Amino acid sequence: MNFFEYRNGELYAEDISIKELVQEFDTPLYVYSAKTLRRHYEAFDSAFEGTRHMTCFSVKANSNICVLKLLGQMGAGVDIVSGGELFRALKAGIDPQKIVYSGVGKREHEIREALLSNILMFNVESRQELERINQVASEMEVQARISLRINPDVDPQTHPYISTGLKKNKFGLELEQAWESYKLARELSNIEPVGIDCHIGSQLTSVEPFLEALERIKSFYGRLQELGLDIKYLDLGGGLGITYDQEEPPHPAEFGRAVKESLKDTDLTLILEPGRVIAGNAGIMVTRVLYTKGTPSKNFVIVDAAMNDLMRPSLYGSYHRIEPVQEKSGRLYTADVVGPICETGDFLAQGRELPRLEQDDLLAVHSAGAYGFTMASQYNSRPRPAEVLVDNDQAVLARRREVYFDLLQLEEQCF
Ligand SMILES: Cc1ncc(COP(=O)(O)O)c(C=O)c1O
Ligand SMILES: N[C@@H](CCCC[NH3+])C(=O)O
Repeated sequence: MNFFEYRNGELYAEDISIKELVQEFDTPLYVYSAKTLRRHYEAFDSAFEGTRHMTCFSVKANSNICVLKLLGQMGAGVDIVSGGELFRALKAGIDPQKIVYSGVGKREHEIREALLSNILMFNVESRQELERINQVASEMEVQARISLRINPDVDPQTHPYISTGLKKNKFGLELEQAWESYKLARELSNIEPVGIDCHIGSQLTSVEPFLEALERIKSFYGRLQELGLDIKYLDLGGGLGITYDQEEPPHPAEFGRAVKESLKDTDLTLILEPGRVIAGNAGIMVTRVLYTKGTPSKNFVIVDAAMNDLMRPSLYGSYHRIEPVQEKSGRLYTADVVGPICETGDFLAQGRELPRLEQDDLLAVHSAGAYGFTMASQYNSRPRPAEVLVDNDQAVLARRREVYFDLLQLEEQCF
């Protein structure tokens, strides 16, 4: 459920018409709904009521500082994967004791920054990383709290690029290696093993893979008791899917019930790292039709947003619902919606049934609130779009549109 809806044939974000937003902020434009973000956060977090837990929003899904502040004010922690995300989270006022740090390639300075900020814990993904964290922590004369990320070898049944818990993936530690690493962690002077972690993939549309992973984690946790470690946290990662097209992922309440049931005999504090399920359907990208052209084999709708603005269709072949901002009736026809970038892979939709579109029509590309702007680039020297956050009848510019000057800002005049 989100707050993008038609009123008298015109698309609104909460109480503001998209047309009005475009008049003020132009296109391409990311529009987020604050009410939807709050609702999604609340729905997710309340699904775990009755059990000790922490909902740590995954910053990579949407790292706009206004979004992070909004969620932080609701009590959210965050899952980060870089020093840059740590910087954003702290600037947004997130309590460091609600920050968990995942990712296979943490650099030394990033580890130091996280230790300086006294984050809750690192989710460690290799033995060498564990040793590196110990070394940095001992130089700083502090203790580093850690979880080891287990790779449980469970198929999340999602796109291969976003499966992370299969043994062929680069993420986490296989069970026997994890066992050895926990033994090492116990010996390392500046490491305090406090948790166990896994994240098996993204856009999961059923609870079964999560439950399968939990079973493996639980039995491993049982074994860990032998080592006498004081494990307090179980981090289940993120991954709950959303509806882009016809998918019917479980409601967070159903997901929460199943997870709570699976963990009812343990005394662990649960950590969750949702990204997409909170932000995905809380945002749209608005684009304008530049030209339409029919060729003998295909129809093209050429719009002013491209793969640099929303990369998911090009990268994963992902489906994003596309609708005219002003409702249109009449016969549908089939077209590819493409951007101005010089790549055949630059499309927002292929073979899509659409009403007849004309130059200057505005289109809403739905489900763009997660992994939309965060994956945007300046490819083809295209300044990145603006981001706007709507709350009832108020709109704030959450990130200004880039201008040409921004393209050259970091480059030197070499000659
Ligand atoms: C470690 C980790 N946690 C959380 C997430 C968030 O995933 P999602 O947006 O699917 O909830 C990701 C991304 O897949 C991740 O890699
Ligand atoms: N970027 C991906 C999700 C990857 C999640 C990161 N582990 C997407 O757009 O769906």
